[in-house]
Amino acid sequence: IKSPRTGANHDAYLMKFKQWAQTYITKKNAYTIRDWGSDGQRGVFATEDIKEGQQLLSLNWVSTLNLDIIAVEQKTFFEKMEEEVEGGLSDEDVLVLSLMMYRYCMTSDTYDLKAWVKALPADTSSFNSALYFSKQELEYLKGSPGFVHALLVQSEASELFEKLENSLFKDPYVLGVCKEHGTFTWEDFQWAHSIVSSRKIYIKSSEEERLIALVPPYIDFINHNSDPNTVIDFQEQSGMVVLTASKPIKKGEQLYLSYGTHQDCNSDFLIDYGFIDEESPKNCVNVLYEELYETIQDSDPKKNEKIFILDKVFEKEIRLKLFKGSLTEDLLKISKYLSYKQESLLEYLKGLIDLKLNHYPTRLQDDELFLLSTEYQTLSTRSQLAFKTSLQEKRILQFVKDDLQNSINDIDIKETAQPPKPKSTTKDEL
Ligand SMILES: C[S@@+](CC[C@H](N)C(=O)[O-])C[C@H]1O[C@@H](n2cnc3c(N)ncnc32)[C@H](O)[C@@H]1O
Repeated sequence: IKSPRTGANHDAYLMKFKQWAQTYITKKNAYTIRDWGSDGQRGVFATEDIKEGQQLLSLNWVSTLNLDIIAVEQKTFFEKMEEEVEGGLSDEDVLVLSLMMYRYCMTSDTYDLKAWVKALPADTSSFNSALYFSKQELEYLKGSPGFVHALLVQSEASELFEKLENSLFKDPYVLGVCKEHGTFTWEDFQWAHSIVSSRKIYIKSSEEERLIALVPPYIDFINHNSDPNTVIDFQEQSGMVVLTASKPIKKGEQLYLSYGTHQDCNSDFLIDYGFIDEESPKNCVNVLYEELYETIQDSDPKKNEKIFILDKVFEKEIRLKLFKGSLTEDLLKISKYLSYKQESLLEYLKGLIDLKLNHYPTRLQDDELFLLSTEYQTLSTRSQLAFKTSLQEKRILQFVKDDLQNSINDIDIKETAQPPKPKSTTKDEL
């Protein structure tokens, strides 16, 4: 693959990168990076039988893209980032900016990460994460909680870019280091943002309470499967990010990791990674704070208490989730409170599902037909992904709604089937 900007031969760099990565591979040649599917995607495949529990790759902390290594290798830039950006930058933002620096400005191949950076996908035409969605493509996500999420990611990114365009990117130090490349463009930023968003992992360190974001070279070429055959572990004492086979893997089979956290539904996958996992049994629909807030009536005497409870719940849970056939315990608990003294819990939840279904501009039945139409086939990949995400959410919501209706009917039948209470007879009747 030739880079359109530099004309660099990525395959040559990939070879170099593999040689470098080999020094960290415990069992040599157990796997390799190969093309996977269309769109220039690649994946990691076993080149021999791998045993369960076999350690596959052990990356030293300093060989991953993380804030510590940036603070050392890009010392001045790191300090400038801290100084010049008002309100500070998130870990992910620092990774994005430093990746731009590695790719466009630090031309020397002596940096460990350079071979990896040059092996990264450069053709952005197949990138489908949030920043690559046009307004028109996002229309197909309307009504989904993912729509709000995507808009938020887009507006935060463009705000940050504008801020940097007038500060950090104009800094004489940065202009000096990036002399050959020139000023950073939105396209440069978009690329780095998408790479970090789709290849980052989080690790827990006992020293810091929060999760730490990093991108682990080589491991970031492993694709996602909800039933993975490898796991990543951070061994804090030795500072190693270790990849281990969690199942036996046969020669020729692909290595898989499970991306994301338990918080992720397909709409989150789409926004961060640019794909959806249609096969996952864990597919879900996010329930947002605003949606639950909407169910609290102004006239409700318990309004303030309910809002207080909502605030408390959403302090620790970014979102609640609905799965096909199962209502999460958290949602049940909070729904029980929100339905308090108004109506039954089941009716409340059915109302909530209806509310969510009504957020979408089109109905499920029409979508099922559209999916089979030739018009659907003419849509861009991103529009199709957005459409499928919404459709899948509607299917889950309809399933849960039918389930709730059945439970409501069951209760009604039981109640009507109960023997009539013995009437107390009055003296007069006697
Ligand atoms: C960490 S990278 C994996 C390596 C990537 N395939 C490559 O060629 O560089 C994550 C990206 O791979 C793709 N990907 C990973 N798992 C996928 C899956 N199960 N289905 C579709 N695309 C997937 C998505 O484009 C995602 O943004």
